[in-house]
Amino acid sequence: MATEFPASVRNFQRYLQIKTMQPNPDYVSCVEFLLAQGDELGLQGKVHTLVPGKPIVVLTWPGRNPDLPTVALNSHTDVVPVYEEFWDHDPFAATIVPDSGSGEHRIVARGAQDMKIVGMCYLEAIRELQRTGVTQLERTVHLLFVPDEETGSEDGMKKFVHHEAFHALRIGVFLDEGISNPEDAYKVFYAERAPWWVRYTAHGNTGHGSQFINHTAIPKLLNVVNTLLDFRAKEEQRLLHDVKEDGQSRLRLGDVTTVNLTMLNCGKQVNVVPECAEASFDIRVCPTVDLVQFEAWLHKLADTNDVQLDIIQSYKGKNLTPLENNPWWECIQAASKEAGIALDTDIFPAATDSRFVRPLGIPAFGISPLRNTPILLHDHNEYVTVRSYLEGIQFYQKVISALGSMK
Ligand SMILES: CSCC[C@H](NC=O)C(=O)O
Ligand SMILES: [Zn+2]
Ligand SMILES: [Zn+2]
Repeated sequence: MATEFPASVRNFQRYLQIKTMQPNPDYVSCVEFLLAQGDELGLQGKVHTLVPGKPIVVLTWPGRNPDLPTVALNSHTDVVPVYEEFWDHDPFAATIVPDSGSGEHRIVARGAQDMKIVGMCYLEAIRELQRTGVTQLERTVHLLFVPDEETGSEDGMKKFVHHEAFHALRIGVFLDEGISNPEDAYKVFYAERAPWWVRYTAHGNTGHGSQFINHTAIPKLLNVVNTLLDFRAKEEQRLLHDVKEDGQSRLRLGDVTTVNLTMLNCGKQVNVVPECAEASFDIRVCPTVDLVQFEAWLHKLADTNDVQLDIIQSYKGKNLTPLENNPWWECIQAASKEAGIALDTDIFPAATDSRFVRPLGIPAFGISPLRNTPILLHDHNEYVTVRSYLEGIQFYQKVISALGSMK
């Protein structure tokens, strides 16, 4: 007999089936779906089109006391591309399959973890609160559904935070995505590493591949590459062997800087010495690093090796929400305790939209309601279990109601 799932699961499947895949996300169907969800819940729906084709949807649940700073529940609507041939199921069918051995079921889809589960849990938590008689909270709650996070948020949150409509939301606390945790706790991210994407370009003499030609592009570039890869190796060793200031806890990914050589370009033909060579790096800088000094080091590397540096993207803001004496954080902790879910605080290894919000002085917490779950964001066969989705709805019921009730 086929297993019956609650209506909230069907709703999640519908959201996952909307193909909001980069680089051509179907935002039209997505907006239509979200506004209909808002209507069902009696939320006020607004679409802000700062850039044509890049809609920002805000669904608002007005609070009893409109003067209080509000609770913002953020999620991005886009998902990353797939290598469809490596998937066991259509990534946009949201197929439900048995989870081997556990008696659970998996919902398989691109975006299941990153991060449609989060947006959907917000909506279903509000539905559940209303069903149990909570018609209004003290504080206004805004659900933000934003585009283009996966490509750097240029036409999404990065612009929205400078827009009048964002300031009009008067946000007191901001919840955003985290990452699933293979262990038995929800990860809570209070800070993030800074994404620095850089490209080094070397030029040099060219000529026949049979000669000893000096001052060519590739050796210059290799000096830079080797220096950055040495730095990478040292950081990796620190991660593997060092401990935190307390002398005990192991370092985690967020505590070190990672460097990945992600693109190499050069050469036209095997017997022609190339005039130009390029190497691009994805660097994620630990929040305790002095970014002014770090940038100076990147430039020095270019100058001493006679190569050019292009900073494709850099981040210099203060991307950290202090947890000490933070009433929002205390409230989240109390609500999680009530839900029976342990929290594990950490520094986010990649980047989320919170990096545009924290520098404005708004406390932001990155949480995905996924524990005992492998990390499959951006991977093949991304899935969440039905059980974690339903647990997430319960978790957000507690958290939304607690944050929304703070006096
Ligand atoms: C730094 S802009 C790109 C943002 C992207 N976010 C999720 O994967 C990331 O690579 O971290
Ligand atoms: Zn994401
Ligand atoms: Zn992502």
